[in-house]
Order: sequence, then structure tokens, then C-alpha cells
Amino acid sequence: MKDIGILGLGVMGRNLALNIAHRGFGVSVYNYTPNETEEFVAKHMQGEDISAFYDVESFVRSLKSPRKIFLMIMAGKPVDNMIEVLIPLLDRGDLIIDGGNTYYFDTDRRMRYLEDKGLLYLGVGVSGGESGALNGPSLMPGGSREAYALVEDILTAMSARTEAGPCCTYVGNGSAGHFVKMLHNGIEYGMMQSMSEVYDIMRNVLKLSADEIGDVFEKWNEGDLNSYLMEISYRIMRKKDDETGKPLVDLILDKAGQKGTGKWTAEASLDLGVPAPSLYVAVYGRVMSFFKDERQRLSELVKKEPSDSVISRDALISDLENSLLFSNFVMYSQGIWLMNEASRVYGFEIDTAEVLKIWKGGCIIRARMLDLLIDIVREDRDNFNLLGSEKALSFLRDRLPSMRRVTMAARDHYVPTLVHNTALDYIFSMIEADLPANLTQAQRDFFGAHTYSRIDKEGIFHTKWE
Ligand SMILES: NC(=O)C1=CN([C@@H]2O[C@H](COP(=O)(O)OP(=O)(O)OC[C@H]3O[C@@H](n4cnc5c(N)ncnc54)[C@H](OP(=O)(O)O)[C@@H]3O)[C@@H](O)[C@H]2O)C=CC1
Ligand SMILES: O=C(CO)[C@H](O)[C@H](O)COP(=O)(O)O
Repeated sequence: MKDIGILGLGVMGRNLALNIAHRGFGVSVYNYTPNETEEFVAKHMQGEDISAFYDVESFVRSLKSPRKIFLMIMAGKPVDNMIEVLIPLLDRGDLIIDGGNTYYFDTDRRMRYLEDKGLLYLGVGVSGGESGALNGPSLMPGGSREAYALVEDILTAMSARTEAGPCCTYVGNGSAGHFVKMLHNGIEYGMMQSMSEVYDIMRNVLKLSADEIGDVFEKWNEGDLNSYLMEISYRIMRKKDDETGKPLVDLILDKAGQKGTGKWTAEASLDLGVPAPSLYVAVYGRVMSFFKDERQRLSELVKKEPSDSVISRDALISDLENSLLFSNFVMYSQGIWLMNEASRVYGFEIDTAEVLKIWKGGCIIRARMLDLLIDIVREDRDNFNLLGSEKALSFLRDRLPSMRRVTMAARDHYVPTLVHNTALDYIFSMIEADLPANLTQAQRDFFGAHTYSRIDKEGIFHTKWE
């Protein structure tokens, strides 16, 4: 009898199965399409404590009680379908785990549905891509503590490790795990977009080659900007196309795909009324990239005036390093605010510092900056968006001049910098005592009698404007 079953042998599932087996647990595997299972058996199973099954009944029967089944399949309808297939085969107290990038409201719904049938359910955020799945991902489990206790040993053993411990912790109640994973991806979109923006400035303003940009990224990776995304980016910059010998990145079509988690993050920020404009526009960066033909056509119609400003290469590169730090800090702070508010509204009871700790290893947004963020969060647990901390403010203040110069240089050269601009405008808004929302309120009252408050006396007011 095996300790756990992995259902789904795609990129993630097959690597998770191997990872768990390498930690000394017995694993059963099943995949909907038998070809994938056959390939897994042929290529990966030799010498592993893994049994493969071609029918779900035998797969389920092969598991120790209470059974633990880890779904690693495409999110959405396939998960509902698979749950329906599993229900009649399971006994009370068995556990289904969904490790996919599932929409958190779906997780809540499934949790309630299965609870009524006496089954346990966990929504586990998994991050780390293919190599993380094999060598140790960051795991964000959410649901009941009773369900988590059944698999805590396996999840902890299979997760990545840093000097702070395993990159797995119980994240919180209900769909907390999938909410946090969604947010992780929202920040991932933001960090990827901010890196693309500095890349764009380096290639279009400084006219650096991919190799030269790779050198800059590699140097930055040795400092405060150290991160997984920075590391893969300098490797990407140096990769040559086998056929042409040109930098591969220069040959890749500039249309960025997406599977939904960034969009859900943006939607959650609006639903919860928490400002996360930089995470929001990072999604639009990808959306706009898709209109290649339209962009191509318009680029020939609008003349871009050449800039006459003199730019020092070293000074701009140094400013870009600071502007990236500023933007990334702001995006983490927007994400943390959203996480805190979701925890309050949905009763997740998330410990933010613990989440940041499990993001230090295994996951796509692991970055040196997390140490600073953890310090700030631990200093004052009520500092919901980090900006209540002098440490945070001095970090931003020190980089503000660079941020302004970078966004101005981008304007000057027609380089779109959605995330940089919104990060700066977010901070400008948050440090502004008097926003022009007074005019907005007056307009609303003018056309719709929506009323307004005044700064000089208490009450709700309406004016006959004409
Ligand atoms: N790739 C990544 O970096 C990461 C992915 N994830 C998430 O993990 C999940 C799996 O991703 P990944 O391994 O990359 O995906 P793949 O596309 O490699 O594999 C998809 C898996 O889903 C299964 N599947 C699809 N439709 C159905 C269905 N109707 N019924 C049963 N099984 C089905 C496939 O089975 P079949 O072979 O039969 O089609 C296959 O096993 C997704 O939710 C993804 O968002 C999470 C973190 C990182
Ligand atoms: O979860 C992930 C990384 O953390 C997956 O790689 C996911 O597919 C990334 O999202 P998208 O495909 O929308 O870029």
C-alpha cells in the first residue's frame, strides 16, 4: 500500500511524484490519458517506489487509509470531473488535495461539497515550475488543520528548504492556500513585467545587446536584486538560437500568454478595495502585448520624436537597479496588503511573515528582498501595507530619485513602463495628504446628487450646482 497518490502526470505531477518518492514515501500514480502513464513508466519509474495505474479504482485501492490523493491537473472543470469520479471510490476521512492553480472560490465551494460527504479537502498552492516540483517547491497548503495534519510530513519533506526551514507551512483556513498562490502569481506577473521594462530601456535607450543586458542582470543578481527571476533572465539573455546563432530572446514573438492567476489577483484587489495598481497593469502589459498586428500598424503611423537628452550609460544602469528595487518592493507591499485584507475578510488567519518565509525558496518569486520584508512585517504585525515602517519608507525614499529619472527617461524615449509608472504613482498617492478626489466628489454630486463630505464641518452635503 502506498502513502500517497498523484493524479495527473503532466509537467508538475510527474516531477512531484518523483520528488515524493525520493523523500522515502511510497507513491501511486494515475493519469487520465494512458499514454502519459506509459511514458512515465518507461522513462522515470525504474528503481523508484512508485506504482502506476491505468484505472482509477486500482489507483485508489492501492493507497493506505486514510487515502491521500494529490490532484495535479488542469484547473477548472477537470478538477470537478475528477472529484466526481473519486467520490464513490473513497471512504469517510479520505483526503483530496488540489495542487493546481485553482480559483480560490472554487476551492471553497469544493471544500463545502466534500465536507458534506465526510471527505477532507486541501487547496495547496504549488510553486517552482518543473525543477521546483522535482527538487523542492514552495508549498502553500490551506484548509482544515485536521486535513493538513494527514499530509504535513509528506508536504514538509518534499518542499524546498532555506536557512529559515522548509518552504511549506499551514497557510490558513478555507481557500487560503490557493488565494496565497494566486497572489504569488500576481506578484510574479508584476516582477516579470518590471524586469521587461528595464530590459526594454536597456535595449531601446542604451542600445545594449542581449549579451550586455545579460551581464547587467548577472551583476544585479549578485546584489540586492538577487532573485530566481533575475538568475533565469541573465541565462535567457545569453542563450543563442541553435539555427541562427542569434540571441534566442531576440527571436521570440512579443506576445505574452497567461492562464488567469494574474487576472484573478487584479480582480481580488478591486473586490476587496485594496490598491494594487502595479499588479493590475502587469496583466494589461500581457494583454496589450497580444495586439501585435495593431501595434505594428500604429507604430508606422505615429512618429516618435528623437530625444536630445544626454544619457550616461552607467548612471542609467545604476538608476535602473534602484527603480527595479523600488518597483518590486511596492509590488510586494501591494500584495501583502491584499493578503492581509483577504485574511481579514475571508477569515483565512494568514500569518504574513510565515508566507514570506515559505516564498524564500522553491518558488518563482524567491528573492533576497524577502528578508527585508519579513523584518518589516515582524516589527509590527499591524503594519498592513508595510508603509507604516520607517525601514520601508527609507528604502523607498533612497530610491525615489532614481525612480523619477527612470520614468522620465522612459517617457522621453517612448518606452512603455506600466509597472514602474504605477509603482511611482501609487507611492505619490499614498504620500499625498490632499488628493484631487474633492473634484471627483463635486462632479458626482453635480450630475448624480451623490452627496459629499466637507473638510470644515461634519455631515453629508448636497448642493444645487446650477
Ligand atoms: N507548469 C507550472 O510551472 C506550474 C503549474 N501549476 C498548475 O499545476 C496544474 C498542472 O499543471 P502542469 O503539470 O503544468 O500541466 P500539464 O499541461 O503539463 O498537464 C496537465 C495535466 O492535467 C490533466 N488533465 C487535463 N484535463 C484533464 C481532465 N479533463 N481530466 C483529468 N485530467 C486532466 C492532464 O492529463 P492528460 O495527460 O490526460 O491530458 C495532465 O496530467 C495546473 O493547474 C497548473 O496551473 C502550478 C505551479 C506551476
Ligand atoms: O504557477 C505558475 C508559476 O508560479 C505557472 O507557471 C503558471 O502557469 C504561470 O502563470 P501564467 O501561465 O499565467 O504565466
